[in-house]
Amino acid sequence: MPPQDILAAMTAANFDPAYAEQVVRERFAARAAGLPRKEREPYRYGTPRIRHQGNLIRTSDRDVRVLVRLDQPVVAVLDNVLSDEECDAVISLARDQLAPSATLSPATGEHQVRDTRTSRGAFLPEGDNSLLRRLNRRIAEITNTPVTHGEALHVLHYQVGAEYKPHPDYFDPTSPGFAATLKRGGQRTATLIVYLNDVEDAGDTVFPKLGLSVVPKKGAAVYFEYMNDDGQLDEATLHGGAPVGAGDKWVLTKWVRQEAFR
Ligand SMILES: O=C(O)CCC(=O)C(=O)O
Ligand SMILES: [Fe+2]
Repeated sequence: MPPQDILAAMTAANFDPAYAEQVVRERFAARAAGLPRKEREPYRYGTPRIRHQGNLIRTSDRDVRVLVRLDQPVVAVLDNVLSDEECDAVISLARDQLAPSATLSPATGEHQVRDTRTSRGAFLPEGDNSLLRRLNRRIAEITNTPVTHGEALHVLHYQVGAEYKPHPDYFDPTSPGFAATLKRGGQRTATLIVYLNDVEDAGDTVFPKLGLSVVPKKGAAVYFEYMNDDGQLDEATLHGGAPVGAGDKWVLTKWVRQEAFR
């Protein structure tokens, strides 16, 4: 039975559409096996790309502090990434532009609003905004990647109860729906999530395969990388934004691509 028919049958049988899609994707990803062998082997960890000297990452305009380092998978918790004023300014820039967050359908590539992601969000193209230009440069220096490889900064706002269920940030190369975005600069290789406010309760960034939970702190960030030089993708970086318990949560995300993002 082709994937589309299975999906339709499951949806007709009242399965949650996101769940149905996930099952079908996993089932067919295994069979697709169009991937070169080395990409199917266990992930090989090299030297983390993130650039630090001792406990600091020195960027051209700010010293960022490394609080936590994990090597396998590569995860780092950083502090002092943005100043309080910069956090507030980014929130003001995004506040009027927020729209319900969408995810890309792995089957069709369409944008879908689903209960797996209940935040509101906005991309912030740099244009001639000097704050965004400064932040893009700083983040490129932290992630040790060319500034052109970064997607536009993305702000997310979660109200009480809102969440982003665990997901990888890379695009499964065997899913037909991701082919178009993969043409725009190749695969995603790393993510930096900056917390723009202190959350009153919960709203952690969770890594279910690691039992790791990063508590939001204004100006701090979590970095993780999931593609190596062989093009392997690290499933251990599965992560999500846990439901906010009280207050609200603002984050600024930078997704870094393999090549220049267009
Ligand atoms: O809100 C969070 O803690 C996670 C956000 C996230 O996973 C993303 O922006 O890709
Ligand atoms: Fe994510």
